[in-house]
Amino acid sequence: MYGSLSESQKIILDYNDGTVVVKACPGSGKTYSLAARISRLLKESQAGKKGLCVISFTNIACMEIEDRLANNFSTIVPLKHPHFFGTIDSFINTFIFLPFGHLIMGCDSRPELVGEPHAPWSVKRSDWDYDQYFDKTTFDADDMLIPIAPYQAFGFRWNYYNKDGKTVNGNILRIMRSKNTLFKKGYANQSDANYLSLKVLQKYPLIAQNIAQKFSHFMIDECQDTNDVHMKIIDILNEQGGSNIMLVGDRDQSIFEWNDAKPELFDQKYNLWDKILLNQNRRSSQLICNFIKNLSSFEEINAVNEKVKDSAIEPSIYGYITPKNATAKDKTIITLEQSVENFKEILNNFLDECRKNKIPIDKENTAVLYRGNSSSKYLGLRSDLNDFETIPWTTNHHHVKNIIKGRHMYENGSFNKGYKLMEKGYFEALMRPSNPQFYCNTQFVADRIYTNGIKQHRKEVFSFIECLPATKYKTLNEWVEQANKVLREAAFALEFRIESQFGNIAIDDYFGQDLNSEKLHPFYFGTVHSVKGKTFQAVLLLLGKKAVRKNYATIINSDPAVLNANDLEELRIVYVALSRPEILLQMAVPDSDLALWTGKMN
Ligand SMILES: Nc1ncnc2c1ncn2[C@@H]1O[C@H](COP(=O)(O)OP(=O)(O)OP(=O)(O)O)[C@@H](O)[C@H]1O
Repeated sequence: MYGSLSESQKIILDYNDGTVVVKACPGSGKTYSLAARISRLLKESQAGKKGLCVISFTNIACMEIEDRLANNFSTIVPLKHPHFFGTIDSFINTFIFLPFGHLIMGCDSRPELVGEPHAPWSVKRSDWDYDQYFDKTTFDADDMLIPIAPYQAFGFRWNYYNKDGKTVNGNILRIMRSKNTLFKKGYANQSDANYLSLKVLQKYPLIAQNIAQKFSHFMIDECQDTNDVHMKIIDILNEQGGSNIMLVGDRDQSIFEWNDAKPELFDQKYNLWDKILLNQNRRSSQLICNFIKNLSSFEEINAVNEKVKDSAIEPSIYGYITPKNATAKDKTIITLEQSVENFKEILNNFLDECRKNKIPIDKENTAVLYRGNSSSKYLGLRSDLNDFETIPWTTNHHHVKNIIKGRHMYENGSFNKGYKLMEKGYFEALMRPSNPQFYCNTQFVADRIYTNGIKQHRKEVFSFIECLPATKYKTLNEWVEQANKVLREAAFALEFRIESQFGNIAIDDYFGQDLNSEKLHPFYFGTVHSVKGKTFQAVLLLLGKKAVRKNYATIINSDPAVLNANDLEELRIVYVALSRPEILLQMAVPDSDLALWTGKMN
């Protein structure tokens, strides 16, 4: 069963006890080798003894490991008690935050997770209500407040210190105060849960000892995405008895926005702990490996997949014209339509190449990837709307978002999630006129069900839901107007409000379509983040002029030492995209950047 493993992969398979870091290039079989080791340890472990703790950063990455375990190593999945298998967030929530978070937060009962991906936070009583930033901020391991949303989400410039460089800025202080008050009420967002869990382990080493002793081995995949808080939690578990820890990752693929991930933490562990290096790429041709090496920290990447390694298809970069207004100097105008038309030629050429090389144009084999929401418009989509730039949600009426989103989800098949959102929005709409502080938490709903009985409760919520107009083909403004009319007629004492100057947006556009729907494109179409860990035969990467914050030209031309963490991450995002294909790789960039990219990649 393990016969196909390479020499270095076998070292991972046979690694027994101690702390070790596996540093691996893309497609080197990190996930594959990790699955091999898990299957071996499972076979050798004795029933009723300690379990294995397997952690990754996303649900998709967990599914990848499970897939390999089941398909390549005949292991029964999902892994059950005494093992843990899941995301780092669920590990922290299960073993630390939910049972022990209250010890640090000072709340009376089990804490409640709010904000994405849990219950949406919908509190904003005025522009200067600092509670509105609860889901957009957290604390780092040194107790400094940090943003976990783009700058547009804040109604002020994020400067931690005043001009004197010593005293903390008033806005920051007020958010910290608001957060501490809300912690006392039992609320935390997921990043807060991680931070508070670190505090729990620091204050109560016995809790850490207890968790460390539950497991014989800890394995952490995608470890390049760890931030300070995660790494300190891993360190404490290690100090308190978790002595067998394997960290697996590729620092060049660290792309985890707003998680404050620091690939340097992975590097530090690589220097300190035992090391295993995987630098053979089992996915792509040698020509693709040579191309991506220009963005990697590896000195060489060797293609070893017999089927594709000698492919002669050269990776290529094409320029497309970008929209341009007339200026005094240059009267030329290029419309968005002309630009899109020009990109279409590149896309068609890419699809022709796929056909010529017998690559099926379907969701599994061919991908068109993009970075930055604005690029998606090149494929005929309007998902270039930035939630934080065009916020139609108004003070004291943030629940309207939940209600419309819930109704939209309900119509599109997500009944349970849609119901929950509308239920929450309904009670907030009902209670806030008399109690602007009100946030509908799970306790409130549970109490309501207890008092009124589930039947009466459901009847009330459904009578509200059934009144609401359908969202299809309506703009936010049209929907709100219609909803207010029917609610008035049905004698609900409710009124929805939004900022109508931003409300002329189709609801389907605002709450996203299935970008990857079969109807839209036959090939896979999505962001680079959505394909982490995946393999395709062919990839076309579409880049705009600007990465999210800075122009690519500025990033490429700057000394990495002067770039901030977010800018450095942009090049890693490009790297992740370029390392997905087996044989065909193309990039489409603005023609003004063509020379720049060609120079960088050759
Ligand atoms: N020893 C092996 N024998 C057969 N196939 C292998 C072996 N090692 C890896 N592979 C295959 O090579 C491909 C890449 O492996 P895998 O996805 O595990 O790499 P990875 O390092 O996790 O990739 P990335 O980080 O770039 O997403 C997969 O299709 C996997 O099944």
